[in-house]
Amino acid sequence: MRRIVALGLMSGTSMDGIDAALIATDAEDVEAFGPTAFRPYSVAERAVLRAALAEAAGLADRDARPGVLAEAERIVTDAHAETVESLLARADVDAGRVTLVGFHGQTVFHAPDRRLTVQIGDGAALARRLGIPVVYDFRAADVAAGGQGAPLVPIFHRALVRAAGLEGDVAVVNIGGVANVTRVGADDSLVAFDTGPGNALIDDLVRERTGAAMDRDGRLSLAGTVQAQTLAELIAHPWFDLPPPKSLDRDAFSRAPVARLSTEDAAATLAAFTAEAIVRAIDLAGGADAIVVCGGGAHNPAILRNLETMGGVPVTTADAHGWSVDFIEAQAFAYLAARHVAGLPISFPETTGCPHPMTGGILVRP
Ligand SMILES: Nc1ncnc2c1ncn2[C@@H]1O[C@H](COP(=O)(O)OP(=O)(O)OP(=O)(O)O)[C@@H](O)[C@H]1O
Ligand SMILES: CC(=O)N[C@H]1[C@@H]2OC[C@@H](O2)[C@@H](O)[C@@H]1O[C@H](C)C(=O)O
Repeated sequence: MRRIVALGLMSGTSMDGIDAALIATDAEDVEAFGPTAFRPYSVAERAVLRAALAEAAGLADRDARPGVLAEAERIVTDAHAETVESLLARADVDAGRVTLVGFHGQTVFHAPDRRLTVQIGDGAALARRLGIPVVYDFRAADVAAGGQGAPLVPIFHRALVRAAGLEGDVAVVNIGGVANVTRVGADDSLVAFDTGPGNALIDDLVRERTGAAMDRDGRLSLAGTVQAQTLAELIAHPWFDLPPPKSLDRDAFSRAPVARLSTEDAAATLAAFTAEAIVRAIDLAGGADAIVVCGGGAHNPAILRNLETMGGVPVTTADAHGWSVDFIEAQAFAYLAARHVAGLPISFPETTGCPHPMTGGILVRP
């Protein structure tokens, strides 16, 4: 495919806000990274999204938008449109130069074993408002074919690892609300799956105990002591021994085991839980010579320190390789949109457990 400019949009399980990023790509290689933007959700918008998760838990039809889901979808679509408009205005890029938008939407329910995954966000409305073709609903086809529908970024991780010429077996770890790993083998093989909790348990704990949205810079976690017995209880969950492919919904794990701990010890123990789950997953994937961390968890030194201690291999963050800790997923959805148009697969038996390499997403023109 010829080189195009694609704009990717990600609103992840942390529900902190919308990441947007421009890239130039031919759907195989990433030729350049462009400007980025972040638009946080307001406290009120976040409350609607949290209510939407609760509402969606009972969904049987992925197209239904009962109760608060219709309002949540409008909020998601409008907020994404605003994010694109402000990115393009600030970067002084004409919308006509953007060939394609990759729109992940907001996951409100994910149960691949029931062949159901729901990302809200109206792709057609977004395309109309922006005047740019939009690819959206990336996970549906994979789940309908019996795949996990997640993770989808691994093919992008591999393109970056190849381009950087990283040696040995490399584990790229995304620590968002949920965490996922992509192991790129020295032989170019790919294995990927969700590892367990990312930041969601820590965010929820901190919101409940202090009202803050996150444990900024890991301050609480660093001030606390990991409670070994509680950590052992958390990691005893059967999920961690399950063979891949596997993927998680945001609220798959309970923070009940840390309920009686001080806020600091609870945060420290949850940060260690996230790290231990990642290290176990890397072992399950075949081991790695190096770990590269991206996603918001890369800003939490308590998670990084635990990863270094438990992983026993060098840990770097994505920024150290010229990638973006915060925008790698948005860039990935720009790349996946380009792959849709090029007719190239976005999911694989080794990443989602789908029966054969599969394309994904729906293209709508304005
Ligand atoms: N300075 C910081 N200190 C500590 N934690 C941080 C910091 N910045 C971001 N985070 C954490 O990262 C989270 C956001 O991460 P990110 O944007 O990668 O997640 P996401 O894309 O929403 O989730 P997912 O990858 O699961 O879809 C925040 O909710 C917070 O927990
Ligand atoms: C169902 C869903 O939205 N899953 C997300 C979530 O957030 C992280 C992890 O769980 C990953 O599997 C996925 O997102 C990334 C972008 C992916 O598909 O690769």
